[in-house]
Amino acid sequence: MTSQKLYSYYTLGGRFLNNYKTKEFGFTDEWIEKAGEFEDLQTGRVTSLAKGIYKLITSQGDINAEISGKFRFTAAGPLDYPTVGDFVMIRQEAGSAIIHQVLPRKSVLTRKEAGMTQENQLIAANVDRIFICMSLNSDFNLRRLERYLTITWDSGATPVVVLTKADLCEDVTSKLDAVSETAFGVDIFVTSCMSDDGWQNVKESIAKEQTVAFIGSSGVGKSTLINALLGEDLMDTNGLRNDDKGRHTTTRCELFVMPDGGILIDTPGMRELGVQSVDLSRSFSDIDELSTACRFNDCQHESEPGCAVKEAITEGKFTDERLHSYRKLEREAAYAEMRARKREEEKIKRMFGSKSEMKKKLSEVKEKNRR
Ligand SMILES: Nc1nc2c(ncn2[C@@H]2O[C@H](COP(=O)(O)OP(=O)(O)OP(=O)(O)O)[C@@H](O)[C@H]2O)c(=O)[nH]1
Ligand SMILES: [Zn+2]
Repeated sequence: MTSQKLYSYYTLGGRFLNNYKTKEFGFTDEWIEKAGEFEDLQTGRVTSLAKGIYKLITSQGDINAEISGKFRFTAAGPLDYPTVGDFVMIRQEAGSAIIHQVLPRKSVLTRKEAGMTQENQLIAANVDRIFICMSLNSDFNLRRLERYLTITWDSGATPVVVLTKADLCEDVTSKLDAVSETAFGVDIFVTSCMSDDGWQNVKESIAKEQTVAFIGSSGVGKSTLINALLGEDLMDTNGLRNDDKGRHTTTRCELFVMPDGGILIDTPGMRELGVQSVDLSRSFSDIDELSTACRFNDCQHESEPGCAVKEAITEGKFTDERLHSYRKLEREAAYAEMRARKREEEKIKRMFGSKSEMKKKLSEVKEKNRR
């Protein structure tokens, strides 16, 4: 079936496509179909971008491309522009490649830009699975994990949890239990740089045409893991030593094809995602706690009777200003984790009656499969 689809694409004028190489960078049948709509254009995937120059991987190797004037003119906002991981439709014109289309994304990771504008900034697109890295020692924090899970679900990618530095943890089992509670149904890996089996398991879980990325707080061991997955050689050839200035390839490549298949997106922005908001939300824990004393569960702390927050402000325990910034943060979805959790719980309730009921059902299913 696969070859048939590919064949029909070739006859549609996709002569640029070379099955072997393009499959390698995640150009699956699904994308081939989408690309088929643009008969006269060729396909590429964005591996990095800088100053309006997009570095693409194509069946003909790495090329640099720019967006067309028309594209720029019709783009409604920054989210319409190509980003790392995007599949784009291009045409080679007078020695340079021009991007005319971005294929509809399967998933997209964005980040709120720092500063006043609060505009969404594109980080990466078309990531299938996001590995959330958390260390089993000092970085271990279930609240933060929830935040990362929310970011991942919101992006459209599937989360996976990687618990790193197992060698520095004495009670791996109990922490693993706690994580399975929080990340219900999510795959969990335990790794340590002291042994190979952890990252090998991670590697084996990544299918050949799958695109993955790693997020987590600084210092939890993402680079260590990524280096193990990529192998040093690839990092070097894909960009670090490749600084051919004349062809604008100085940008470090951010999308890598792993030695045995699988595509890894590694942008600094991606790794830092959400950490700031997590810390911010922690600083409002007093308001959170107070709101549990409000008469209404969904109190907006505006003019509702029995509002404990307003009362505290009257009593001078904290300022109106503080409530204002709290609201602002809430609007900015830093509290999305709570909402997402509620949503998830409601879904579970609807489907199973309760969380414990769901667990029972799950173990029943597992038991049945074992037999
Ligand atoms: N004991 C132990 N140390 C580890 C492990 N993994 C990484 N480290 C160490 O932890 C430190 C941080 O690791 P990195 O891989 O640089 O962490 P990172 O998440 O990439 O951090 P940033 O680059 O700041 O984002 C380094 O000194 C690593 O050697 C592990 O499994 N066990
Ligand atoms: Zn209130």
